[in-house]
Amino acid sequence: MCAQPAAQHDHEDDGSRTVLDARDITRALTRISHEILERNRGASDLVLLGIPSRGVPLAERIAERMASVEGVQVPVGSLDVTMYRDDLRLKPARTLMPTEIPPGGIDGKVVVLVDDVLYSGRTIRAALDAITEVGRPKGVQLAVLVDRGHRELPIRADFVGKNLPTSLAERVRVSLEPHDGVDAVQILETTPTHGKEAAR
Ligand SMILES: O=P(O)(O)OC[C@H]1O[C@H](OP(=O)(O)OP(=O)(O)O)[C@H](O)[C@@H]1O
Ligand SMILES: O=c1cc[nH]c(=O)[nH]1
Repeated sequence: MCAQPAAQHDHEDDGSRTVLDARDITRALTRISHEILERNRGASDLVLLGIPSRGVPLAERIAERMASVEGVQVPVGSLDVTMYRDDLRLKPARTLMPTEIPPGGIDGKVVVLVDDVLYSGRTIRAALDAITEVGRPKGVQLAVLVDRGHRELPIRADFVGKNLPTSLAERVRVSLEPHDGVDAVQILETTPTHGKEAAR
């Protein structure tokens, strides 16, 4: 059998650097799925809530892998955090995205929040507020594809696809099928002089 070629971590025309390709992402999601099942001793009581936009397809992919491992369909929903953000007045208006809670709700369940990138932690802080409007889970855990560091709040992920040390002058771009036509995680340089807020 031929060895698979290693992921190409090339510089693209737009100056971005690919750090995870489609196979890397698949492997990371498979590992995260196993870790969630192991931590929770199976899939009962679990609800996956993806944070739009790219957290939702990631949650769906994790649920697909759990179904193939455990033979159980873990409920998947989406949680829009827009109205709970602490920077609503500081940034351009954001489009509201759907919040769709699975029919069984989240009361007494373990909610696993799923997002693509963990950075300052402010999105997840907002998500914890948004959850309180929906129900009272017995626990909340966090799965992210990429943790790029630079936390501003005491928030950490329970399940991480890839820890990616970055500078404040960089931006992590996650592309996912079918949203973006490709699966990739890339690092882009932004203007260093504009600091953290401009890099987001
Ligand atoms: O930890 P934080 O500093 O909050 O950053 C992480 C968030 O930033 C991105 O969302 P973004 O607001 O760029 O919108 P998007 O989901 O449309 O990409 C990303 O999808 C995370 O949700
Ligand atoms: O680099 C970053 C920071 C926040 N959100 C992203 O999607 N990328």
